[in-house]
Amino acid sequence: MTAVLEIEGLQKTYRSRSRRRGTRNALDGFDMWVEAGQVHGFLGPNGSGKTTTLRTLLGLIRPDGGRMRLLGHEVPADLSTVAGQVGAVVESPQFFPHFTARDMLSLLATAGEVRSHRVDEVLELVGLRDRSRERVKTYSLGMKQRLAVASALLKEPRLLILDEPANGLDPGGIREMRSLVRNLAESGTTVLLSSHILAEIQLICDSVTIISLGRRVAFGPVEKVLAAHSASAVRVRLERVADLPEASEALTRAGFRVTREPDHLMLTGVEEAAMVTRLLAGHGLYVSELVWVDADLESVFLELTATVPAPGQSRQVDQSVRPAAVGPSSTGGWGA
Ligand SMILES: Nc1ncnc2c1ncn2[C@@H]1O[C@H](COP(=O)(O)OP(=O)(O)OP(=O)(O)O)[C@@H](O)[C@H]1O
Repeated sequence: MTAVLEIEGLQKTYRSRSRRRGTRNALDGFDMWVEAGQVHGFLGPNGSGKTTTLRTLLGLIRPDGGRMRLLGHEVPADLSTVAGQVGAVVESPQFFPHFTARDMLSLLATAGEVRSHRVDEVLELVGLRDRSRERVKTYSLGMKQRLAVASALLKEPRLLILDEPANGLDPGGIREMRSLVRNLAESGTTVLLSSHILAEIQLICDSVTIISLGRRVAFGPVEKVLAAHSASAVRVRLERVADLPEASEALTRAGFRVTREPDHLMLTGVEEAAMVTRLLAGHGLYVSELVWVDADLESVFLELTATVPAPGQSRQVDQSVRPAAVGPSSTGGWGA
């Protein structure tokens, strides 16, 4: 197994100029390992450190500690050696608004010593061929996003880093982005994808890293991460939908983690179904259906990062989980 990206113990602390706001540990010993040829999902709640990690990798900000390697080279020290083999779309890229997409890409191709023919290839790949002679300022959000991906593909990178690539894309565009990413992976490009659309990540990624408050909380092949955390998800329906709030309270008090949906409850932390039926019957609440369900990536994510919405509460941005440490659940690690 060859690692395309290796991060160990990455630290980044932002220091505010205002003394009152002090410092913020954005990355607190973060580890990551991405295997060659994979589509790897990078997931975490808002403010958990994803963009900080990507910006640090690309040499846009300096880390305070830890070790990073891209395509086998230490970064930031050797970044200039590998920069030509890494394409990235991180945050909203800026384009000259009065340029057409074709002119913009031609300019970038000339600057990057890329053959001019490649401009047509990438325009075709991202679906902008027929609109390429229009000015960028007339483009929709999704069209700008496609243009950004086209510019990252110009150099035929070995590693493509995409921060929220589905941002602004319509459903058809999301599907096209999915097949573009899969095709790239099949032709040998490794893709690192950060996204909040977890169903999408589950569909296209081979492996994932989940970050919470600057530390890794899970990593490995998608099916292993799901299997490791899916044992105890239970869907419960009651005879009377109106009883759901009371049932939710009783189960929460008994220590279950409960998510209230309009017509059922989802529970985790259940060892035996009888624990639930007995408890609810004790409150005069009768179960009409109890089903063990395979957790999807979204429910695993919500549980691992402790960001399940609680009824009546507004969760604050930094209210998520900071783990002590995570043992290797599958593949990965330095020298693995
Ligand atoms: N320039 C900065 N100065 C101070 N704090 C910062 C700065 N940039 C990021 N942070 C803080 O670092 C933490 C991590 O932010 P980061 O942008 O890496 O999160 P993220 O996982 O990319 O979030 P999102 O999903 O919302 O894009 C947050 O608490 C954020 O407020």
